[in-house]
Order: sequence, then structure tokens, then C-alpha cells
Amino acid sequence: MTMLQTANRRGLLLILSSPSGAGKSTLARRLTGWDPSLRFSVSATTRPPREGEAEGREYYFRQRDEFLAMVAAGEMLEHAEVFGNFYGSPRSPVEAAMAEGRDTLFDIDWQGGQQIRNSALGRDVVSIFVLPPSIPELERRLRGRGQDSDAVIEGRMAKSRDEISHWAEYDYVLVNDDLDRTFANLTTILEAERLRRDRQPGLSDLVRGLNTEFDTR
Ligand SMILES: Nc1ncnc2c1ncn2[C@@H]1O[C@H](COP(=O)(O)OP(=O)(O)OP(=O)(O)O)[C@@H](O)[C@H]1O
Ligand SMILES: Nc1nc2c(ncn2[C@@H]2O[C@H](COP(=O)(O)O)[C@@H](O)[C@H]2O)c(=O)[nH]1
Repeated sequence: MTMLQTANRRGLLLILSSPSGAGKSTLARRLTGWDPSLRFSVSATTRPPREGEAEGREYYFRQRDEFLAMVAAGEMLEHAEVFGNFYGSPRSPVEAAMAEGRDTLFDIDWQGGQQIRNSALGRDVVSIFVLPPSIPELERRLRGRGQDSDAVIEGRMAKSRDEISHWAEYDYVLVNDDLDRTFANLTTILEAERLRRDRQPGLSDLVRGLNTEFDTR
């Protein structure tokens, strides 16, 4: 493939949202493994760590007052209260990645997606909503993950209808029935959106060159 000019390109902001348990963290992990140049936006949260979660890998785990101080200092690109805890995306790593032309992947809820889309960075957003194939399957996945109490799972199931109601605000919607097929569709979206982003200025230089070749035939 011809290498097009990338020096001035801006990174894409790829946003994945879904009701809890539909599979966006699974897809996000696979996608960053498939393309290590993709930067995962590690969120800050006031939720306590689950077993196996590490500080700075899944989340930055913060006390409520520390989190609110970060918000007050303008350090969050977006933040929201989800299932009774605060979650937010630290701003500076996203801006640094964008300046380097690197794409960033977010695993955030619809409120965060809406805030980033409505921000100055909105034109760089590609948003994808992940739907479960059915509600019983959603509950099976949440229970099968085996990391949350019954009360937490019931709370998340109760909120899933509201989260799903935002599906039409997204650029793409994937039904995560078969994981391999959903992942293949996700990589296709990323590749197509990168081609679209790189169309300018790389392709205009190429077409200028093609026109010069026509002129000199
Ligand atoms: N296509 C699929 N088929 C069957 N199981 C799946 C599929 N996708 C994900 N899972 C499983 O469903 C469970 C929930 O997935 P995951 O943790 O990725 O959801 P999530 O949307 O990130 O949830 P949350 O919003 O709570 O973080 C996991 O155990 C995962 O292995
Ligand atoms: N608005 C934001 N939502 C976020 C962020 N990080 C995660 N999330 C969403 O919270 C729920 C619950 O996550 P869990 O890890 O406790 O299961 C899920 O929908 C995430 O997408 C964030 O920075 N901002």
C-alpha cells in the first residue's frame, strides 16, 4: 500500500458504548491487541477495583474527593455518574495522542460519548454502539462474568434499557452476537474511517501527481 502523508493528520477518537455486559471491554481489549498503535483511554473511577484489575491498566482508582478535584481542575475530557460511581476520561493523554496522530479508543457510557461529540474534538469522533442480541443473553453475560454481586447486576440490568435508548446517536451500531464476527466488523469500521481521515492531504498530493503525469504524456 502506498504510504500517504501522515505528518499533519489528527488522531481519531473511537468511542465504544453499550449497556453493561454487552461486550465492549472484550472488544476493546481485542482491538488494542490487534493494533498496538491504538491508545486505550484509561478512565478514572471512584468504583472499587474488581478482582484482577490493576491501577493504571483498567482504571485509575480514585477517592470521590480526588476525582472531583480532577474535574474542578479541568483535567477530564468528560465525566459522568454511572451506576452510582463517577467515571471520567483524563484529558491530557488524549490530547497528546491526537497531536502525534495516534487514534484513541474509549470504553465509556452514552453520557461521556455525548460530551465528547459535543466538544471541540467532536469532528474527530467515530462512535460505535454495541447491542446485545437479547436481554436474557445480556443478563447471562453479566452473571457469567462472575465479578459483580447480584445487587450490582440487578442495578445494571435496570439501567440497560436507558443506555440502549441512545443507540441512534451513534455512527455505527453492532449487534454483538458472534464475537469473532462483531470484532471483524469493528476492524472494518476502523480501517474504513482511517482511509476516510487520510484522504486529505495524502490523496490530494497523489492526485496532483497523477495530473502532472497526464500533462506530460
Ligand atoms: N459475543 C459474545 N458472546 C458471548 N459472550 C460474550 C460476547 N462478548 C462478550 N462476552 C462475555 O460477556 C461478558 C461481559 O463482557 P464485557 O465485560 O466485555 O462487557 P462490557 O460491555 O464491557 O461491560 P461493562 O460495561 O460492565 O464494563 C464477559 O464475560 C465476556 O467474556
Ligand atoms: N462516561 C464515562 N463512562 C465510563 C468511563 N469509563 C467507563 N465507563 C462506563 O461505565 C460503565 C461501567 O463500567 P465498569 O467498568 O464499572 O463495568 C460502562 O458502561 C463503561 O463504559 C468514563 O471514563 N466515562
